[in-house]
Amino acid sequence: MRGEGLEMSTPARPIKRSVSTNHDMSTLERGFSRSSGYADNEAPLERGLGARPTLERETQNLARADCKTQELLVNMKKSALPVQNICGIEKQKCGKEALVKLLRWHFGHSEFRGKQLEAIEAVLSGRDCFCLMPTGGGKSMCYQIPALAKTGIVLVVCPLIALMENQVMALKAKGIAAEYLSSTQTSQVRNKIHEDLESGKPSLRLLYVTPELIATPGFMSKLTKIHARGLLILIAIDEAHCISTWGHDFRPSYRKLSSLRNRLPNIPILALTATAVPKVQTDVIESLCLHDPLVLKSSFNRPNIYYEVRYKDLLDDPYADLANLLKSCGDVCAIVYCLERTTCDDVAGHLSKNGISCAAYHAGLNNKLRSSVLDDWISSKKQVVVATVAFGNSGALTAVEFGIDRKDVRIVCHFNIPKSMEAFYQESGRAGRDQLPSRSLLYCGMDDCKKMQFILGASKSKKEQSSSSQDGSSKKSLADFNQMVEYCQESGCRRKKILGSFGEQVPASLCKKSCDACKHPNLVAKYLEELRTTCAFRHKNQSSRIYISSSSNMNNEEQLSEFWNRDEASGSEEDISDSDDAIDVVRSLVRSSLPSKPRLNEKIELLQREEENYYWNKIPEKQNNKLDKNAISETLRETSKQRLSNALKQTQQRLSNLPIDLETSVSFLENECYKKYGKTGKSFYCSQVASTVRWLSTTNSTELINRLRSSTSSIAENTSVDENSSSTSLALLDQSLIETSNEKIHGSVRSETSSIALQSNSHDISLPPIPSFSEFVNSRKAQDKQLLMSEKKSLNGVHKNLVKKMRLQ
Ligand SMILES: Nc1ncnc2c1ncn2[C@@H]1O[C@H](COP(=O)(O)OP(=O)(O)OP(=O)(O)O)[C@@H](O)[C@H]1O
Ligand SMILES: [Mg+2]
Repeated sequence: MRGEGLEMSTPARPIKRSVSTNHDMSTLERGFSRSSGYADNEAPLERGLGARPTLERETQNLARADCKTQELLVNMKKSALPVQNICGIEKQKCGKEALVKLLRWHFGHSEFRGKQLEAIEAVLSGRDCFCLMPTGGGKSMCYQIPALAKTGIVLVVCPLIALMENQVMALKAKGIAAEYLSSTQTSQVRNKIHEDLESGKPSLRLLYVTPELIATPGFMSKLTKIHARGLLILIAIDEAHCISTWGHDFRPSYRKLSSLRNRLPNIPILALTATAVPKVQTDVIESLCLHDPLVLKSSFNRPNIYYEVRYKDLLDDPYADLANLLKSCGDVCAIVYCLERTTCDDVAGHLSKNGISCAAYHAGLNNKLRSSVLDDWISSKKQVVVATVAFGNSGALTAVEFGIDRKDVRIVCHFNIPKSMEAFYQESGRAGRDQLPSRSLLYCGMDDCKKMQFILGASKSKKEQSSSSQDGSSKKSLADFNQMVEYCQESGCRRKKILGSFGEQVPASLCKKSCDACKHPNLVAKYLEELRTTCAFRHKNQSSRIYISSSSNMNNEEQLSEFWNRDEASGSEEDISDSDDAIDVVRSLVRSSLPSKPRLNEKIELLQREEENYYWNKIPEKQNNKLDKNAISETLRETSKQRLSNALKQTQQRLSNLPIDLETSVSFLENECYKKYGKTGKSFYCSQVASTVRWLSTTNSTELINRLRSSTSSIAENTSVDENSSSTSLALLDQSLIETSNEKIHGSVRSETSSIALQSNSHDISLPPIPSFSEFVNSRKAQDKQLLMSEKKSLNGVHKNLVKKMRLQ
């Protein structure tokens, strides 16, 4: 009878198996010995060893199990939904055995990991809990199991919509009733969820929400009702470090969560994070008003990750180095993080050229393209995704947010130095969530360092003058970044440095040669020495050199915020205020919109001044040998053309195979870059190429045609070719716009590749509509002024209305 019951109860959900990885350890780092943090209690089933409890074994187990467990399993049989009280009597404590059964049954893991069980038992007994577990440690299980073990709903606060989507999808696939509420859903879906919540017997077990939604008056009143009916069993705050201004990903909306304790009393709160230094830990506990919480801290150590740093300044070509490394590792899944979109495009272009299946992913791409990149990466059609830092971390809530749930990421590469150790830990922690050997590789470049230090330092000195309240946080940003620089540029075990930054003191022997500094200490020492020499040389010769990506790199607010990664998305219809006080509302509106802009402008002005200095310092007599290195070689020009050609092909495809002559257009676009920055040097030229690549990824047919129109006419003039052929091209181009004809434009003109020839002709070529830095700044100032005026107007309106409302009350 019981056997039958189980037979019927075999869930239709897919059974989780470990993702097969077609790499072996040697391809990642020969000789790097794995010492798993979870090896002892790791589920054998997760390793694909076929040890998942079979129905037969489960039946035998059941026969041995006590009465309570039998009841539990029978309930699970019926359980898809509605909510069952699987722990028997409501108040009864769920025993360990029952919880393990749930884990095995629903998730296919044989045992709890680390401190999972302690956390689960604590919250089930009604106690608050602060849970610090490493990335990929299995924090989600700490609230997912309680949702299955008790009648009622677990509310999960999550910083990213995509992360919620991911988890909900995975839970649903296991037959567990989970939903998320966000502005991205249709009102139909939202209404259905609300109906369920308001019904006498909601079927939901887990409800994921954003921090913005949770305190909106409407939603809060729904929560209060559910709470009053005794249906709320737990509040889980994922990525809880976002509540702390000391955390690396402070989210103002998280601060609103401090009101939860009072509004929903007697409900245990579970705060979860992987990245919290001691100060942040205390801050989280205090901010969430946790009462006598059980504080569970696991080691931050990720023993399956091999840490390594490479020095861009000592490499001939960092792009080629990365491409070679990825190729040598075989067809493994990887993420490359960059600080800016242009770098993303650049890196992706290089890797593709080297035959690596990869794609860029950033806010500059349209939604369709972004989701297709993600789909391709998740389904292994693409091996590498090259993304801005907003990808997959809980940082800036931008349109590119994405919860990465691939366990088999083998390599995480930072092509630029991350902003802080916490960010680095979180991002590199995306590697090896399946606990298999994986690799973190960081490319450290002096220019990247200077650029970041300049930005952070500049904002610090301004803050010091104004002695604003943000002073501390900007100082901290610089200190955080410098800690990352030390990680790269000082000798000693990398793992020890990471753990030390989280207050965990460990002997270097813990590393077991699983970082480059422990494995190849002499080599690393040699590199560092070479780096110091190079640094000293450059310091002597180019003390004021600052790299600015390019004038058109920073063409909108979204991009700037992505670069500095500090701004939080605002203006959401679900933005909340935890106070109904009218003045507070006005204040928060003023705070959220006004101060950030002058800060941005300050930075831009400083960069502009540096750009001017840079030009001044580049007068010929001041040029030295080192600057010759900055000359643009023919090879570089050819490479750039190739990159532009790839980008243009993609654009062509995107624009329904717009008929253009590829070669002529590429030559023209490359000439534009060369014309603009040929004399200035390699860095600016490269940036301009990257900027054009980026422009191509978003431009529309009209813009492209307009830009290329000047190509056909100007090149025709300059090179004195047959006028007819040029005008024919132009005519075809226009016609193509009207008729969407498939005719090709046969531009008979080829641009000169010789730089000498180009220089002699360049004065005739019309410049592209890419604004200079000054133009960009001036246009921004005008925009900002306009914005400020309209904000003032609307704030006045809001204020007047509120004052009126208050008077009426
Ligand atoms: N007890 C367990 N045994 C084996 N695998 C587990 C166990 N608990 C969780 N896992 C697996 O570990 C992986 C990581 O889990 P999860 O996403 O919850 O980690 P996390 O701690 O939230 O990580 P992050 O900080 O990156 O968000 C998941 O694939 C999950 O299925
Ligand atoms: Mg998580």
